Amino acid sequence: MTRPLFISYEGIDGAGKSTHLEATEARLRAAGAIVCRSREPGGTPLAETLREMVLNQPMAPLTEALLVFAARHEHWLQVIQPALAAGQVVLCDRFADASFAYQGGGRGVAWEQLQALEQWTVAGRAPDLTLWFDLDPAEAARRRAAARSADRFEAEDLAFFGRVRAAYARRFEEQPQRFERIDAGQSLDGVAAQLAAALQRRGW
Ligand SMILES: Nc1ncnc2c1ncn2[C@@H]1O[C@H](COP(=O)(O)OP(=O)(O)OP(=O)(O)O)[C@@H](O)[C@H]1O
Ligand SMILES: Cc1cn([C@H]2C[C@H](O)[C@@H](COP(=O)(O)O)O2)c(=O)[nH]c1=O
Repeated sequence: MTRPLFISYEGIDGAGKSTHLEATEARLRAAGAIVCRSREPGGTPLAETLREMVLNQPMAPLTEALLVFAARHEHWLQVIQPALAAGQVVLCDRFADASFAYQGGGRGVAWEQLQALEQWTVAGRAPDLTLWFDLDPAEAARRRAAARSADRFEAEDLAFFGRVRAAYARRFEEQPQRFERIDAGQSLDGVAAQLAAALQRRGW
């Protein structure tokens, strides 16, 4: 596999993205791809510094939106664009859909403002494929509680994650051709099978 490809992983915290990203990476490497794996916010030294601020410091919703898009602009210029130009497969744990879901749905920043930031920072470029791990917020909270202590987003209540999930659904409805919805409520094997089928449907 030599053609460039940009895949993002999305969903509420605890849906299982990181767990399954590793399996996709192994599958694509086995097929001969050179894989660039990254995450947002983050992926460059400056963007990782912004991540620490966004995940840990209280701030206004619009400040939060500006910081995640600033981090994305750096990540886009320094990591994603060069990797795609070199023919690599980019696997990214979250991208712009997360800003629509968390800052838009979760915090109430206007959709139009986020669309303007998306145009401004990445020229509106979207992933070729977005794997949306869709999970009931109560089940996601149970999984997180068993796994780790909470950051600023993970400490939010079920209503917040309900709005985040609804905003993911809105993005899914707006751009259905780009998304594969994964039922993340299934067992690990069940989710892995859905993922493999989704990639196969796309010829990967
Ligand atoms: N299908 C599943 N069934 C049960 N537990 C799962 C499943 N998938 C993942 N988990 C567990 O749920 C926890 C959260 O998974 P993971 O860290 O992959 O989620 P995530 O979506 O990457 O979360 P975040 O976005 O907050 O980093 C982990 O302990 C993981 O082992
Ligand atoms: C890209 C992006 C992320 N977030 C939030 C979503 C998560 O709670 C954290 C990242 O943590 P993870 O364990 O790496 O998933 O950041 C956000 O609010 N807006 C964004 O654009």
